[in-house]
Amino acid sequence: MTTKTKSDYPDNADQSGLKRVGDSVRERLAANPDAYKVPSDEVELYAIGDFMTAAECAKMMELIDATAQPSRVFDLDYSSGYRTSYSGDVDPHDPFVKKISRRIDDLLDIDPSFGEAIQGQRYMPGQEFQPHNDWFHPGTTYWDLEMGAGGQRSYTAMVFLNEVEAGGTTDFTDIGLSIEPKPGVMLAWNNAYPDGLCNPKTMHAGRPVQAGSKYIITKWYRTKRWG
Ligand SMILES: O=C(O)CCC(=O)C(=O)O
Ligand SMILES: [Fe+2]
Repeated sequence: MTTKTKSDYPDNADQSGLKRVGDSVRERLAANPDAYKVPSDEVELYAIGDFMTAAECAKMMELIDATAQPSRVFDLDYSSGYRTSYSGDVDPHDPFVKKISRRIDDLLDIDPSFGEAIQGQRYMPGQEFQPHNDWFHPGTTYWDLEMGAGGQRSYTAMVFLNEVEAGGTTDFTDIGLSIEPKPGVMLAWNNAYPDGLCNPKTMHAGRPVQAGSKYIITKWYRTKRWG
């Protein structure tokens, strides 16, 4: 795979919106002593410990289990082996889900309307999410649709809900960073460079779970009102 350079991403990738969100989150997290900036010159990535309590993690895992449907095996992502975890939206109207969702909005201080619905994911042994970028790629079939429905993905917030017996790390494959799941820990990263161009170095993967299971929630933010 060839690494794209900044010039491959013109302003139609939502540069000004991405810069705006990136600037504001940077300022917000710099003022938060609980936000640890993971050292990297390439990716703006933060870890926030104790973002959810053990009880909240347990409750969220129950909700993820409750939405898991075996029919997911027919998903395109699943059958291609690219993303073999179960994934699905937890009920956005559930008061508990709303509470967690607002807590993420508040921590990052991104306009709540920019946030997509929280997604739950569950990986069983052998399941993984292969290396990808969270942003939408220009030239794809979904590009026009997504650009008209909230714009590019700016920030990703992801929370580990449990301890994984073996495997299941989140690896930033281009910058050689491997993060072990720790319950209640949130990772948040800017999918763009500070200047607002999509950042290919944010390439990441959910590595195969080898033993036990792995539960996470993910919330992606756009550059304007989502939906
Ligand atoms: O499971 C992981 O560690 C990565 C998940 C992920 O990349 C995503 O939800 O976008
Ligand atoms: Fe991702």
